[in-house]
Amino acid sequence: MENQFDIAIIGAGSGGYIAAIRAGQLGLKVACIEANPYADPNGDPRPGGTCLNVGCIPSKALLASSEEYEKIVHHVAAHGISVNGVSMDVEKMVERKAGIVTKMTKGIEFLFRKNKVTFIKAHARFSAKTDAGFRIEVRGKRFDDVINAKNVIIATGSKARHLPGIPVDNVTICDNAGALDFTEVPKRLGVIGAGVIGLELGSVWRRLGADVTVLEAMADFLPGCDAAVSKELFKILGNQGLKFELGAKIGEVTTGNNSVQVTYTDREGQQRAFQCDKLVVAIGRVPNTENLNLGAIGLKVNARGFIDVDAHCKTALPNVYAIGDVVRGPMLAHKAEDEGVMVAEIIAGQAGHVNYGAIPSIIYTSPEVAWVGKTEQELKMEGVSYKAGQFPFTANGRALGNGDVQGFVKVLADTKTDRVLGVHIVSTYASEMIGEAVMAMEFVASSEDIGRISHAHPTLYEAIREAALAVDNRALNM
Ligand SMILES: NC(=O)c1ccc[n+]([C@@H]2O[C@H](COP(=O)([O-])OP(=O)(O)OC[C@H]3O[C@@H](n4cnc5c(N)ncnc54)[C@H](O)[C@@H]3O)[C@@H](O)[C@H]2O)c1
Repeated sequence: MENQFDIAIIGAGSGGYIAAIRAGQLGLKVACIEANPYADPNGDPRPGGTCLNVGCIPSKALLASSEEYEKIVHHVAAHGISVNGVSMDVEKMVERKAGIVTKMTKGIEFLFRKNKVTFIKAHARFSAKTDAGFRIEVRGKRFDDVINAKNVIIATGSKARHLPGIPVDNVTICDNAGALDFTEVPKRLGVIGAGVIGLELGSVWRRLGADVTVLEAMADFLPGCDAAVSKELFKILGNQGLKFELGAKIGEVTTGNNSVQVTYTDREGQQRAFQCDKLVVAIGRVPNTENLNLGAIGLKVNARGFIDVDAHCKTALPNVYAIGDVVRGPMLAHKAEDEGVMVAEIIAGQAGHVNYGAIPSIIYTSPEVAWVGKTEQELKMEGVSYKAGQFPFTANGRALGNGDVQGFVKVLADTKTDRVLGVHIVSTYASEMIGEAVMAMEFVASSEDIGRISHAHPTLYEAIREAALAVDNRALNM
């Protein structure tokens, strides 16, 4: 194997594989090394990281299937359609999801070949810093070698955080990986953590008929979201049948007879217990920075296990970069991708850049929640003077036609300059609509700019314009 590279990228997840492709496009000689435990049928590591293998893509496949099912069972009757004998084949649904994952991971290998990226399916470990760069051992089923690189990008991602004393077997007690592979709908599903994963996976299995209880340590629901959004989503998910215990302190978790018993102290200090057939633990993620032998090149991790970097993902060591879930900022695939492109361009001598103030966030519940920029709470805390405009989908013709008027759009703009500071959407298609708001923020738009842009009619995204107009109390359809 060729073993002299301009860049060695450790990790072929969202950050690493995109960095590899961009660096390949820029004519650099790139090795991308991946030791993913989610192997292909030959037992070889697959590219794509958490997002493609056990995260964004498979969970969205299941969300889509469960949404189709729920529509047929609960919503098409309102359109005059009657359907009898609806049933759900969970194994087929999971098989479909697996097919999508395989297709996409194969697609990355094709893109690697197209961009002349050397893909090394092995575990990477630093062995030394040399005058010419870095020496890295790559060991796997088909590789036992040492490569040299002038630059390194650490893109090793994160893994699910588990609770001490609660062993995850991914059969009865699961993290994000096991919860995507149930072979039947659990009657009673317990979820620890009302964060993004807990709500998305809880929603999938609730729609298919599971009785879902979510235990959350914090007293507030989704405290990082704009308060109006958290309040609205809490109400909607509750009406859908998800049960929440906020402020719960988890006690003992015991398994037996294909069920799990969870004891906890509720927010009033009362001891409580409940039984479920499966338990999903979704309490956040920790960076994968162990087993890299970072000491061999003199790189340290911080107290929380993350690698400290500057705004351009440069570590304390020259020519060593870190991107994605191993560094500060939200653990989001698109943030990792943007950082991958930035770093590849910087190494190629260009001016790579990420605008951290305009990274969208999405929760794929039904309806979805999407936002970009600041929340009202943040603006208040920062002492920024702002105006807010809000528009409900009950007043949007397309939403009425769709028979789905849940949610609203809220635009926050600076009182003096009218610059858009944040946009928050609760709607079935919020994930797609947020693109307009990200574009507006990236180009430093004012709420008046959005109000003056022609918006096709009838569309859901007209609600963004109406909310922007509402900033100055001049929404047209309200
Ligand atoms: N749609 C998306 O963009 C998407 C989807 C899935 C995951 N992710 C990312 O993956 C990461 C992990 O997701 P997640 O849902 O595991 O984390 P999260 O940080 O979104 O939520 C974890 C939740 O668990 C709670 N919690 C922590 N310890 C607890 C305990 N002992 N008992 C009860 N509750 C406890 C926290 O208060 C929090 O509400 C996040 O950073 C998320 O952004 C993103």
